[in-house]
Order: sequence, then C-alpha cells, then structure tokens
Amino acid sequence: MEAILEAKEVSKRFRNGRGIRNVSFEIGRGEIAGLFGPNGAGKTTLLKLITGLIRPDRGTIRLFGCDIPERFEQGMSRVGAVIETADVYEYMSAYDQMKLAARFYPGLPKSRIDQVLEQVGLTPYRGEKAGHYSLGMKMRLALAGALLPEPQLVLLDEPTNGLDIEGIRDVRLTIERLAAEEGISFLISSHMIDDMGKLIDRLGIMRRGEMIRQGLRRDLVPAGVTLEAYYLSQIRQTKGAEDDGQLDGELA
Ligand SMILES: Nc1ncnc2c1ncn2[C@@H]1O[C@H](COP(=O)(O)OP(=O)(O)OP(=O)(O)O)[C@@H](O)[C@H]1O
Repeated sequence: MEAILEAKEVSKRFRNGRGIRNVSFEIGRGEIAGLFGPNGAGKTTLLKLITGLIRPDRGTIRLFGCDIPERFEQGMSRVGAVIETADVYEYMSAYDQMKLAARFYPGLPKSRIDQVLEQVGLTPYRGEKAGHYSLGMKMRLALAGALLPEPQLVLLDEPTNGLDIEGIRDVRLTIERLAAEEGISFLISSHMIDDMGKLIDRLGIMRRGEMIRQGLRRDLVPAGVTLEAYYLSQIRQTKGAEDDGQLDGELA
C-alpha cells in the first residue's frame, strides 16, 4: 500500500494531562478512512496534529512522504481540511466566500470556484447569503473551500455534527462522489458511526487518547457484522473507564 498519511507512535499531552498517546494510523491512496471514538477520545487532537495546528511531543507524522511539521508546506499542499467548525460568513454569498478563500491560493483560475461549488451541489444557491443555508449546506460550503486547491486528501472533523437526516445524506453523497469521481481520499472523524459507515474502507477506533483498533474494514470487521456493532464491541471491552481524555500515567 502506498501510504499518503502515516502517523507513527504520536503522543501529545496537554497541560491538563489530557491528549493522545502512542497513536499510529495510516491511510492509503484512494481510501475513505473513518476515525471513530466517544467524545473526548482524541480524534480532533489527532487531526490537529496531522494538519500542524499543534505539535506532537513524540512520534512522526508524514503526509505524502513529507515530515510534518518540518516539510509542512509541501505535505499540506495536497491536503484540504475542515476542522472543528465549518466556519462560514453568514452575510456573504457562497460565491463571494469562495472568492475570498481563493485569495489564499495565488494563481488559482476563477473557474475553480464554479467547479468546487458544483462538486458540493451548491451551484443553484451560489448567490444566496450563507446565513440562509441549512447546516448541511454550510458544511458543504466549508468543504468547497477545502477543495479549492485540488487536494488529494481531505480531513473532515465531525462533518455530520448537528445535521438532520437529509443533511447527513447530502454530505455523505458528496463525499462518495468526490472519492469516486475525483479520486480524493478522506479521513473523517465522527462519533456517529452510522452516518458515514457505508463509505468507510479503513477505520481507526480511539478511546481515552489511544488508538485501540485500526486497519482495513475488511480485515477487522467480520462478515455479517455491522460497523456499529463492531465498534460497540471494541469500545465495550474497555468499558468502566471514564472517557474524560485523561491519560493514564506518564507518556511512554
Ligand atoms: N487545547 C487543549 N488543552 C487541553 N485539553 C485539551 C485541548 N484540546 C483537547 N483537549 C482534551 O483532550 C481530550 C481529547 O479531545 P479531542 O477534542 O481530541 O476529542 P474528540 O475525540 O475529538 O472528542 P469529540 O468527539 O467530543 O470532538 C479531551 O479530554 C479534551 O478535553
């Protein structure tokens, strides 16, 4: 497998004793990977480490063969991300927001804005203020911004958070289409395994700051077992421990 993301034994401890410990994870080209775990398990922390928003205490992270944070710009040039909040300007139209975002990427042809709005299904609403959008549409607008520089890997943190069933379906179909038609790989974090379950080729399950399972779905999940049932069985094995993100003991 050609790994486009490799995280090896990554640890990050915040001053309050929370964080992630010894986390390893990898993604191959063209895969849709799901990062699952209860609230506070460390999913967002891992995504922030991958995108260089925070630095690891230990371990290595490579994106497209480039060490992060040393060769950050080169590695991240092929990555798009929507992390924590799908920030959109409520008073601006989708088109104007994309024009603003496009200024970060000098040399980007204007036609790219039309393309990304089309890719996320917002062309009919491109002139409307985002304040009038549903949450699902706002998420897709944030995704359009992440797609501007034609990334080969897109990281999405809880893309279905707060969405209704229709919104979840629209986001899922958008991801599915982008993966199939554009060959984009995805890393999607969620605590709602069913929302994205159908799409997932590879999964990582985090619990209390550790990666308790990771690998290809076909290798991990027995035939006839749903992803949700598998996830619950793995999480229950560590039941009893409070999931407050507090790391046990010192970092290894
Ligand atoms: N900047 C920070 N300073 C201190 N603690 C933090 C910081 N960021 C995260 N944490 C803690 O680290 C743990 C892991 O948090 P993280 O946000 O990565 O979890 P998560 O799996 O993304 O959870 P959720 O599903 O709720 O988003 C939590 O206990 C959280 O409170």
